[in-house]
Amino acid sequence: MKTFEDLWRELSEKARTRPEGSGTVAQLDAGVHAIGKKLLEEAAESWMAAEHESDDRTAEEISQLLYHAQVLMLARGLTLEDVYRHL
Ligand SMILES: N=c1c2ncn([C@@H]3O[C@H](COP(=O)(O)OP(=O)(O)OP(=O)(O)O)[C@@H](O)[C@H]3O)c2ncn1[C@@H]1O[C@H](COP(=O)(O)O)[C@@H](O)[C@H]1O
Repeated sequence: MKTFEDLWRELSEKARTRPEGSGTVAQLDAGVHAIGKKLLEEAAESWMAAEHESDDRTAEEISQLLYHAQVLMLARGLTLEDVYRHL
């Protein structure tokens, strides 16, 4: 099973190597404003799923929220340590 740190390593590598067809690369190219909108969308979908849908659907939406949070971190050049320092 993929962890938060596994995903981070994968996305960091995608950002570095920019493989053809990567949605992450496309998001990074779209910029912070577009990524922020996706993050908000996934936050809203997580909230709605938690109110009205199953545990599994809620977990799925939260996984997408975590993904977009990582893309935003990459877009700003932040590291996991930069964020973990505030936990
Ligand atoms: N975990 C994710 C992940 N979670 C969410 N998303 C993106 O977030 C979107 C959320 O989808 P929604 O359900 O909201 O559907 P949608 O609004 O119709 O999606 P879009 O039209 O906006 O694409 C998905 O379409 C993906 O683009 C993800 N994209 C990629 N990953 C993982 O990231 C890694 C790298 O992916 P690539 O860069 O695409 O190779 C792989 O391991 C992927 O599994």
